[in-house]
Amino acid sequence: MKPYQTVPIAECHEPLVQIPDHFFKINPHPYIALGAPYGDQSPFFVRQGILERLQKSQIYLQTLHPNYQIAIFDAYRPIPVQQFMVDYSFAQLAASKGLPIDNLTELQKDLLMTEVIKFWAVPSNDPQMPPPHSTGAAIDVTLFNAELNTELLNMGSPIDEISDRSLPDYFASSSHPQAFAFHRDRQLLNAVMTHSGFARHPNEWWHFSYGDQLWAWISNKNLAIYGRANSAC
Ligand SMILES: C[C@@H](N)C(=O)N[C@H](C)C(=O)O
Ligand SMILES: [Zn+2]
Repeated sequence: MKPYQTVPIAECHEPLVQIPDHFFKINPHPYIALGAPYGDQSPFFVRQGILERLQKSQIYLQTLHPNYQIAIFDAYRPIPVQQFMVDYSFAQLAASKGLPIDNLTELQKDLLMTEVIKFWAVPSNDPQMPPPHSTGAAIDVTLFNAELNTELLNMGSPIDEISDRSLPDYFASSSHPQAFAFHRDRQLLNAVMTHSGFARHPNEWWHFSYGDQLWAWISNKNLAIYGRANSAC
């Protein structure tokens, strides 16, 4: 169990709403492309209050950089998708280390899973400890430069990479000009998201949330307001 999972939830019952098309949504959606089991649900839903905060962040970003947009990589994530992505990431990590997925020792499994859950939440079905994206209050985002049209900004590492490069301040102390730009753009993303109240995941430059257990824990609040979302979307 992670420390934030002990935060009590006072569910506020806001609906999940679709993220409108004027937002830049990364397509094809990466987990759908992998075959994740969404059924008739969509990743591009969030709670009503999260959409309002996203809009506020987008407006603020455009006062700083008129050509930039927040690019949405992922938002609502049903628990079967969380399970699928944890299993997928575990298999990918084993393969990247040359380990045979069907013939791992218990120790190897434990070590691999420890690395995976540094970045992925456990796909818990317990309503007291929902995975952050199952609440509709967490989003994975990056920056898009509309002037260059095809350009997602290079933030120094791809979203979901299981490595230290994903840590938000990984490039902070490098004097290399490209590393300086990576850190500057991660700081920009964090500034526009925290402007509307989101908090960033300690290990992931791209993951932000408001009102879920992780947000409450990071922000020293006693209560989360978003538990597992009612997935009738
Ligand atoms: C790994 C990333 N896509 C992510 O969303 N991580 C958080 C912690 C999660 O799984 O909820
Ligand atoms: Zn996330």
